[in-house]
Amino acid sequence: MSDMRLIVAGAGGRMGRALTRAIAERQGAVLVGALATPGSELLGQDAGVLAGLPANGVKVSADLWAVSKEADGILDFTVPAATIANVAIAAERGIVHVIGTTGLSDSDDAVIKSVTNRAIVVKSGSMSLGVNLLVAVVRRVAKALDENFDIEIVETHHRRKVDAPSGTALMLGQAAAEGRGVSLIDHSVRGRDGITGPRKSGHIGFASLRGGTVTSDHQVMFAGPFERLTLSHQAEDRILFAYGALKAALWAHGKKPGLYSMSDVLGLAGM
Ligand SMILES: NC(=O)C1=CN([C@@H]2O[C@H](COP(=O)(O)OP(=O)(O)OC[C@H]3O[C@@H](n4cnc5c(N)ncnc54)[C@H](OP(=O)(O)O)[C@@H]3O)[C@@H](O)[C@H]2O)C=CC1
Ligand SMILES: O=C(O)C1=N[C@H](C(=O)O)C[C@H](O)C1
Repeated sequence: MSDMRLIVAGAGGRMGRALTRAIAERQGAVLVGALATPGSELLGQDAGVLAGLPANGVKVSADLWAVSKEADGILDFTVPAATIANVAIAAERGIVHVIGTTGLSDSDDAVIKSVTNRAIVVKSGSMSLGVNLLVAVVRRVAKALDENFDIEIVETHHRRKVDAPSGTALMLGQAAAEGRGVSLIDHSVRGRDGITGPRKSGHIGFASLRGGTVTSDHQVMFAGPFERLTLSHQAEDRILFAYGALKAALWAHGKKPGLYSMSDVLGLAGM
């Protein structure tokens, strides 16, 4: 099979640059396009140089329609507005769309879902193997423990992260709610402040910390009578998310249209 031809959206971003480096290292994948915001000062620059590599001849563009003519997939770690604009074009072109962008609203998710009868989308709040395993473990532990165990999710990220709770924290919360057999929307508490009253039994709490250069830390605490179980994951370098996204793209290449998750890619679905 010939190399999978990939576009990196948000090529000047932290993840965009990591994705360009991951593609350069990987046999079976080649970078054919790099995108930045319309009007960005990065337009026309070499995507390899932008990622700290030798020049690769791929010039940063703002025109996905043009760039995707000769592509098989797009790796999209940007912002919700950009991802939603990319969804329709990727679907129209019939290329794989790997979505790592977090902070998507319910209506954004509905737009993504609406194209998956003709688009191949892999979407996940975390492309990490460890996180996706943690999600499966949290679901099982939440199922095993009753409401005497309070579930609290704490996430820590670098100072530049713009959304909270993190996509990963929401995946962990969703898994805990599924384990408990409840709806997360009706059972979550975010950011306590002031006279909050005692903790409601059965609620799942979220707390978000931001500072420095922390890549990504998540903890899920099950606090029960006289004992606590804490499950945690620490990401040491964002290149791991780039490797995961690339794995997802290669896995999805040639798959039927649909909405896939990272647990599908990793063979963890149903765990
Ligand atoms: N699922 C996962 O495993 C992971 C997900 N993420 C998520 O990926 C996203 C990006 O993270 P990160 O790289 O740290 O963020 P950055 O802010 O470093 O990068 C975001 C990129 O998006 C680009 N962008 C913004 N607006 C537009 C637009 N309208 N059109 C095109 N491009 C646009 C920016 O370009 P410009 O500078 O030109 O505006 C920038 O290059 C976040 O949502 C983050 O949570 C991050 C790591 C792992
Ligand atoms: O913004 C980040 O950096 C990250 N975002 C994702 C999230 O919101 O969970 C994945 C990882 O935590 C890094």
